[in-house]
Amino acid sequence: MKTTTEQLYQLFLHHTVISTDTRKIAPDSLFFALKGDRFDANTFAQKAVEAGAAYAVIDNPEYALGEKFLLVDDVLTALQDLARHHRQQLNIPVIGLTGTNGKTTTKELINAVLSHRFKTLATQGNLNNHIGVPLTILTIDSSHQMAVIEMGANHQKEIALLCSIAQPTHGLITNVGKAHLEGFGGIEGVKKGKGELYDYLRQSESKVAFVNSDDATLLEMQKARDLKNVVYYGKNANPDNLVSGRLLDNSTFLTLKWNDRKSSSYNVKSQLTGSYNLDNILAAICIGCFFGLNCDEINQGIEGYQPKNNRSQIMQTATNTLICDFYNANPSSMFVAIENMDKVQATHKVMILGDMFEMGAESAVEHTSVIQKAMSAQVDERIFIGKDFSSQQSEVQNTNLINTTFYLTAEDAIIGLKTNPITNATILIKGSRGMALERLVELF
Ligand SMILES: CC(=O)N[C@H]1[C@@H](OP(=O)(O)OP(=O)(O)OC[C@H]2O[C@@H](n3ccc(=O)[nH]c3=O)[C@H](O)[C@@H]2O)O[C@H](CO)[C@@H](O)[C@@H]1O[C@H](C)C(=O)N[C@@H](C)C(=O)N[C@H](CCC(=O)N[C@@H](CCC[C@@H](N)C(=O)O)C(=O)O)C(=O)O
Ligand SMILES: Nc1ncnc2c1ncn2[C@@H]1O[C@H](COP(=O)(O)OP(=O)(O)OP(=O)(O)O)[C@@H](O)[C@H]1O
Ligand SMILES: C[C@@H](N)C(=O)N[C@H](C)C(=O)O
Repeated sequence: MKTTTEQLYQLFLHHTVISTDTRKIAPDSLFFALKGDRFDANTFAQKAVEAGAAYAVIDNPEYALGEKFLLVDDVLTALQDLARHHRQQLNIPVIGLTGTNGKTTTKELINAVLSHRFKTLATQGNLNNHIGVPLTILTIDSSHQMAVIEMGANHQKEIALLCSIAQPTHGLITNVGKAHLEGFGGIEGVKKGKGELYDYLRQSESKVAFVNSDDATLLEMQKARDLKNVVYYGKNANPDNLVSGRLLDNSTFLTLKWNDRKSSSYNVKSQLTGSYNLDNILAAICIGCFFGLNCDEINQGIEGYQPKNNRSQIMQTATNTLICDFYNANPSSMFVAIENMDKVQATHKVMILGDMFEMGAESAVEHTSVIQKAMSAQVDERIFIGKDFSSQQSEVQNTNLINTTFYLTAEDAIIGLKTNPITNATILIKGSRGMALERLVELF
């Protein structure tokens, strides 16, 4: 007999921790036997129970060895259904956010702000997909007053699925840009895919969308769906904005001035670098204001947040200042990172850019345009790493390639940089995760 979602839920109420890995079994947890690239965790179900799991949820009857083994049609779907059911029992605001760039940073900032007033639950790291979102939802308990859920996608219909699980009452798309073009099928595909959050919010007039009023694409997407309940924020002085703000200083860390509708204005110094982070900060301030936090609570939230995991992190070495931005890369985030370097005040500026992954048919043209953008920036030296950048070198032959080096691989770059070390410089290092440019850090 198959176990239903309601039956699973009754067990979940007594065994509220979910495990998915026998190497890290939480005592008395529910083990979900997921399938990965290497293993089918049905084969670990018995081990999970032996290691202390209360029950193992499986979808292969061969491994049902007694009452502690709960058979379902599909373990992943059962996990998602359980999370959806749990969410339905919760009567708290759930802020769902997606977007091409800045989801994790914005989520962390929103959480840093809201947690000054409320007991919040926020996505850990970027556990933002079809497995991560259900696992996150299942960690919400009756003590939580609010949840901030990050939703990621690399193809259509993913955000719709994640919305059906997280059921956000409030939503935010950080921006729509060129990333995961292969899976989304180009920029129009990204717009459609991210727009699934607005599609979800428009189903009820009580659901609220937070929209950046400087972003023409988001405004167009919101208007096309005739969203009724919209709260704006932005860098312009738009009277519709709940919160407006502007940069005061971008030398190393961002300092900004923001104001609410009462026109009171406040200065706040963040621990973030890169002018593009202003949008992320304003989104968090707007959400803080919307939920009634005062300026001290909001500013303390912003000031206290330190970026992690090589997302625009500053590192001071003995001889250089590094902007470690090698968590990921795509044309949109490369462009704003280059624009930021262009404006940074430093005596010797170097950009080290690695290949951008998942670009599909647009890879060549996008790598070329990043090279061109980098060539036009006011920097002293440019280093491109990877086969995609290197293969476009001939496309930019007519450009003055002075102080510019192309390396086919990171290993080649390491050899080159050991031979010609960089000192007394401000160095941006950015590339896709697969390029693992953290390998370069020890050279500086
Ligand atoms: C199923 C699973 O947990 N996978 C993880 C696993 O991957 P792998 O394929 O190697 O699985 P295995 O075959 O090794 O194992 C299968 C299961 O068996 C368990 N098991 C294994 C051995 C054993 O001795 N005992 C066991 O019980 C095992 O635990 C498995 O359950 O390992 C990888 C390395 O650690 C993990 O990365 C992998 O996790 C998958 C990818 C996952 O989805 N994890 C979620 C919790 C999550 O949210 N991860 C995020 C990644 C988010 C992300 O990249 N988002 C994208 C957008 C979304 C794209 C979406 N379409 C997608 O494909 O994800 C973005 O751009 O933001 C994270 O880890 O940060
Ligand atoms: N508002 C923004 N506009 C453009 N680029 C941004 C913005 N915010 C962050 N970035 C860039 O994106 C990188 C990753 O930031 P973050 O992890 O917050 O994004 P993400 O959308 O969560 O990424 P992922 O989907 O891979 O988890 C940063 O290091 C920075 O280079
Ligand atoms: C790391 C993953 N979330 C991501 O952003 N991938 C792209 C392709 C990257 O690594 O740049």
